Amino acid sequence: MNWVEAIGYLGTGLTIASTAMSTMIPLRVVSILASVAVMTYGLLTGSMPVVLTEAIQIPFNAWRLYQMVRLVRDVKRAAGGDLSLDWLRPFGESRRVAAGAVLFRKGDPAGEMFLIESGRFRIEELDLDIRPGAIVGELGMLSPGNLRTGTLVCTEPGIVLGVAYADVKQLYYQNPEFGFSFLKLTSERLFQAAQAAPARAPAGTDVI
Ligand SMILES: Nc1ncnc2c1ncn2[C@@H]1O[C@@H]2COP(=O)(O)O[C@H]2[C@H]1O
Repeated sequence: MNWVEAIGYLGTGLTIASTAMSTMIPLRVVSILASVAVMTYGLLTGSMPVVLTEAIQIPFNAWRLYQMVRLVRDVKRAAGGDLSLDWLRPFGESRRVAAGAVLFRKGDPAGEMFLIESGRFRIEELDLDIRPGAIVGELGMLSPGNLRTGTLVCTEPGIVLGVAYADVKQLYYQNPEFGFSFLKLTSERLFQAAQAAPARAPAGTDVI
């Protein structure tokens, strides 16, 4: 095997490796390296279709890589190193809400969660006040059929930041800090709901 073929095989190996990867940033980096190797091979062997294919792919992969790195950087910067959910801010859309407005009702299809920026809100079924800084509407992403588990009403006018579940999922998959915070928040609320639910066995009944 001469060195030109070696470059070609390197390109083949990197292309296969990138196809097998599931994490976006390493996948894009390896794809770009694969394209460079295959393109070099194409140039050295005079195969213009190969060169052209790879030359088109490199900018696409580079752009996606840039977007992903920027997303992770923004999240990290906003996170400031703690597990606060404030770092959702760069990904949301602010909305003004009037007192008495219902953001969603129990059973509605859910597509976004909210960071409460200001004002006061209430989850009717739980008789629970929601204050600025709180995250609400995240359980709809996990509930069967993506349905709301409660009704959110505005009790004092304020501003909410809506973050689409598609963005929440991207952040979840790409950023372990976010993923862990999200898991913690949702499990805490589910534990609370389980504790608040009436026990199935009547008092005094032995549970085997
Ligand atoms: N114990 C809790 N504390 C605060 N918020 C809660 C609690 N339980 C449920 N919620 C919120 O109520 C919301 C109702 O809509 P979701 O099911 O989308 O998401 C739910 C949670 O965000």
